[in-house]
Parts: sequence; C-alpha cells; structure tokens
Amino acid sequence: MVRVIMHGCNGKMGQVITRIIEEDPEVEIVAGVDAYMGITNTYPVVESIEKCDIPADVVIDFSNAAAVDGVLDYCAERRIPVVLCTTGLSETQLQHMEEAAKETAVLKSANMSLGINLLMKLLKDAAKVLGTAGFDVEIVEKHHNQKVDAPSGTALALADSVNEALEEACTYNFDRSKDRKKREKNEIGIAAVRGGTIVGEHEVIFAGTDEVIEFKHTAYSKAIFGKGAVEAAKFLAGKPAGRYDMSDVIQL
Ligand SMILES: NC(=O)C1=CN([C@@H]2O[C@H](COP(=O)(O)OP(=O)(O)OC[C@H]3O[C@@H](n4cnc5c(N)ncnc54)[C@H](OP(=O)(O)O)[C@@H]3O)[C@@H](O)[C@H]2O)C=CC1
Ligand SMILES: O=C(O)C1=N[C@H](C(=O)O)C[C@H](O)C1
Repeated sequence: MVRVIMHGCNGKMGQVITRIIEEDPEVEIVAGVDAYMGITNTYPVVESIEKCDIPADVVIDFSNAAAVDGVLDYCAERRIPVVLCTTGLSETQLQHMEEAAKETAVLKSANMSLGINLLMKLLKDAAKVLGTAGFDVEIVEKHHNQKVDAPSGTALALADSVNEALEEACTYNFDRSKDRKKREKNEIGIAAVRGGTIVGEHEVIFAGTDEVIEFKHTAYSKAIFGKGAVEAAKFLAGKPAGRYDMSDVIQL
C-alpha cells in the first residue's frame, strides 16, 4: 500500500484525488494538509505541512505556488518523494526544486493528463518541420475563473516543447498591447482566457503562408489530472533522488 500525504487536500484537485484514492486498493491518503479547514475528510488534516508527523511514502501537491517551498523543504529533509503539480512557480522556486531533487525524488508536471503529455511529444516533431519552414507559433489557453496563475503551466510547457525542438531560439510574448510593432519571426505568442468553469483548453497554432495547422486538447473533467497524479505517486514511491516527469510514468 502506497501511503500518501495530500497537500492541498481541501482544494478542487485535492478533493478529486481523495475520491479517486477511495476507490483504489493500492494507495491510501494517510494525512492531508490545507490552509482551508472547512471540509471533513476520512483522514487527519493539518493546516501546514511542517505540522504533519505521519509517516508516508509520497506527497502529492496541488496547492498554491506560495506553499511549494515548504513542501520542497519537508520532502527533502525527510527524503519523501513528491509529485509536484502546482503551477505558477517562480525561477527561484524552480531552482529550489532542483536542489530538493538532490535529496529526494521530485516529479514535476504542469499537466498530468495523457493527452497533453502526448501533445508535447507530437509538438516537437511538428515544430522541427513547421518552425524550420517559417510557420509562426501561437498558443491560446482557456481556464475557469478561479485560476490564479496566467498563462497556465501547461501553456508554458507546450511552448517549451516547441522551443526545445527549435534549439531554444524562441522568445515568449505574453502581451502584444505593450509594443506597437509587427510580430517577430522567432517568438511564440501565449494568450490566456479566463471564464466560468472551463476545465482547461490548450490550442497550439502553427500559421504559415496560406495554411494553418492547429493542435487542440480539451479537458472535460479534472479526473484526467487526478488519475495521472495518483499513477505518478505510485510510480515515484521508493524511487531514488532525482528529477522525474510524466514521460517516466506513461508510455508515449
Ligand atoms: N499539474 C496538473 O495537472 C494540474 C495542476 N493544477 C494546479 O494545481 C494547483 C491547485 O489547483 P486547484 O486544486 O484547482 O486549486 P484550489 O485553490 O481549489 O486548491 C488549492 C488548495 O490549497 C490550499 N492552500 C493554499 N495555500 C496553502 C498552504 N500554504 N498550505 C496548504 N494548503 C494551501 C488552498 O486553500 P485556500 O483556498 O484557503 O487558499 C486550497 O484549498 C494550481 O496551481 C493549479 O494550476 C490544477 C489542475 C491540474
Ligand atoms: O488550474 C487549473 O485548473 C489547471 N492548471 C494546470 C495549468 O496551469 O496548466 C493544468 C490544467 O490545465 C488545469
């Protein structure tokens, strides 16, 4: 049995994962952590991870960027693997994550779904052909009105996949309203839309002369992220220190 600490257990994703794990005999939540205490769970919950002294095999984190440093320190000190799903991390926090990965296993992914992880792979092939042929790349993401970070972590990861295939030649443009000038050849435009209960949509547009190719992923429920996170937790428990991602967990 894989013992999980669910960090952010009373949030939207924390509750989705609570339901998924209830049905899974291979894994159990032994403790939860959340700043919001207004939900009753079947497991004990504390308001900050430093207060959690229950032994566990892995931490799953879906919380808030401000909480991630505490999670990294906790997991590094105790050598507990961590599945890091929170988005909107700063450059300093990404560096902190690299340091923590010297002490424990860290799997970070901005999107735990099969579809987006396959899309990242497909984009590398597309970018090698279309980017090299001079097609412009634009990304549009849409999410619910409760999301705090923009653009989404997934949009940035998709841009990174394209950029990697183009040997890191691209810059990212998040706001065309600032400069009154034509689009640069080597930029990737990234735009964010927020509204209602949209679970998550990502479109990657390759626009060339007289032809356009679009890749689109639509999430219809948060369960696709939850299932991926639980599979990642099972995979990561017992793994040695180091950096991991979803391509280590799913066959692509
Ligand atoms: N990788 C992936 O596949 C996915 C990633 N995400 C990301 O996961 C994160 C969480 O998403 P979601 O569940 O929708 O967000 P929610 O806001 O619904 O949940 C986050 C929870 O974490 C709590 N929290 C905030 N600060 C702390 C803290 N210091 N310690 C413990 N708990 C804290 C919040 O409490 P309070 O409300 O009181 O602040 C809230 O209950 C986001 O960054 C989102 O982008 C989401 C879906 C998929
Ligand atoms: O906040 C969300 O909801 C989501 N966040 C992730 C992101 O920022 O990419 C993943 C998913 O799209 C849902």
